[in-house]
Amino acid sequence: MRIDVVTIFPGYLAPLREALLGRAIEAGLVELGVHDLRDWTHDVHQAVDDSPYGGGPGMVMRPQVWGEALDAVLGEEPARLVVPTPAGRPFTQATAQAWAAEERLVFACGRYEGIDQRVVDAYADRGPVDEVSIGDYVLVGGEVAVLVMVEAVVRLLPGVLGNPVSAQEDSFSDGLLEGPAYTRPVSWRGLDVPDVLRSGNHAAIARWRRDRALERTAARRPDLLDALPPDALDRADRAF
Ligand SMILES: CN1CCCC[C@@H]1Cn1ccc2ccc(-c3n[nH]c(N)c3C#N)cc21
Repeated sequence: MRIDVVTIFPGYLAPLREALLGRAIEAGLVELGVHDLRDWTHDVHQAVDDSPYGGGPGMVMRPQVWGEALDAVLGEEPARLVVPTPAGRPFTQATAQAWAAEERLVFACGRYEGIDQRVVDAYADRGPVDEVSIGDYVLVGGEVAVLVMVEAVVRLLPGVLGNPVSAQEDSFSDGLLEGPAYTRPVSWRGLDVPDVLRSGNHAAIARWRRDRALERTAARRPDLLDALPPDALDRADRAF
C-alpha cells in the first residue's frame, strides 16, 4: 500500500515513521509520502487560505492550491482520496478493514475552517473520495485524524502485526468491546487475577472472556449490541 498525506504541518505526521508503522515502512509493506501543501503556492506569503464567501469566522483553504497539490500527488494512479472533517461519515473498524484492501490512500489534511468544498466535488469525478470523521469532537485540523486512521489501517495489512490473530480478536472486529486483560503478578495491591484465567480450561476461559466482553459492551456501548446481526449471539451469549 502507498499512502500520501498533504498537509501544512508535515512534522505532525512524523509519528508515522516510528515503531510498528515505521517498521512496516522499512519492511516495504507500506510506502509513505508526506507533502507540504505550501510547496504548491506561488506567492511570497505562501497563502493557503482566504476569507469565507458569505462571511463568518475564520478562513477557508483555497481550492487552487489544493488542486495543484492533489493533481501532483495523485498523478494518474488510482487512489482513494480521504478528507478528514468533523462533518464526515464515521470512521470505524469496518472503514479501516475496507481501506486495508486499497492500493493507494491519499489524505488531504485541512486546517482553519476546512477546505473549499469544490476540492472534494472536483475530485469526486476522478475516483472515490471519502469525507470522514474520527469522532464526535472538534479538532484543530485533519493531521491527528490521519494519524489515527493510518494506524488503524496499516495494522491490518498482512505482515505488519507479529501475531495476525490479534487483528481478528480486536475490539469491534467481532462487534463487541474487548474484555479485561491480565498478566503477572497473580496478586497485585490485593487484587487477584481471576482464577479461571489460570485454570488451563480453555473452554471455560473462552466463555469467561466472551461474558466479560458482552458485559462491558452492554454497559459501555449498548449501541454495538443493538447493531449485531441476529445470528451473532449464540444461546450461551443470550443466557448471559
Ligand atoms: C475547528 N474548525 C472549525 C470547525 C470545523 C473544523 C475546523 C478544524 N478543522 C479543520 C480541518 C479539519 C479536519 C478534521 C477535523 C476534525 N475535528 N474532529 C474530527 N473528528 C475531525 C476529523 N476527522 C477538524 C478540522
